Amino acid sequence: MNTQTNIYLVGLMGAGKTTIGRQLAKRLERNFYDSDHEIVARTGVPIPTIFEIEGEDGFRKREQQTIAELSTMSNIVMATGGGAVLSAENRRCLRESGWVVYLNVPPLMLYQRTRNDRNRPLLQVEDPLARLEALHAERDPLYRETASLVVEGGQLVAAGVVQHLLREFGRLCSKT
Ligand SMILES: Nc1ncnc2c1ncn2[C@@H]1O[C@H](COP(=O)(O)OP(=O)(O)O)[C@@H](O)[C@H]1O
Ligand SMILES: O=C(O)C1=C[C@@H](OP(=O)(O)O)[C@@H](O)[C@H](O)C1
Ligand SMILES: [Mg+2]
Repeated sequence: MNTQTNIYLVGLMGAGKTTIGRQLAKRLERNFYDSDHEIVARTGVPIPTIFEIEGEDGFRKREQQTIAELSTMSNIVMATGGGAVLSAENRRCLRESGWVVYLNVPPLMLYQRTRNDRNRPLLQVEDPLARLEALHAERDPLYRETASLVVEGGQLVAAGVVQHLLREFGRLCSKT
């Protein structure tokens, strides 16, 4: 592992990928990217609008294109969207071009963090907690398959997770 290796964050909606990724990039003095923010910047419309007009499939195509492009850079921190790992191509791309961290947070906590947010179309359902539980069951194996490190992120404040990641990354870089 070299000190320029990209760092990618994966995990469900509300796991803290965007929050922690931004803080981690700042501490490492790296550029921060969020695949969702990039898609919004490129299309000029919010994510729920992309889902309305193009459906989830349309969004996934844009997500794959964006992740493929961003991953060609080096020395970046990137927060992915929670569904990025659904694509085998994304899983391969992330694994092969960087250090992938899975932030694993229990569905109940994800629900508490996201319940007032209208910007996640997949959670605009009658029972968002049940949806998060189903998504966790479906995606947890994919996150684990993709990641080199799993962080149980439920108990720690964001700054605590950042500290942990800085230590782990430093340890890996000093090994090689
Ligand atoms: N470790 C944490 N502890 C408590 N709240 C957090 C933590 N990480 C993120 N949050 C909060 O949870 C919400 C969702 O975080 P966000 O970074 O947008 O998640 P993601 O990008 O994984 O969907 C935000 O309100 C954020 O402040
Ligand atoms: O889990 C998902 O399928 C999604 C997660 C969202 O990103 P966050 O994980 O940052 O909320 C965003 O990409 C989109 O709403 C779909
Ligand atoms: Mg996010």
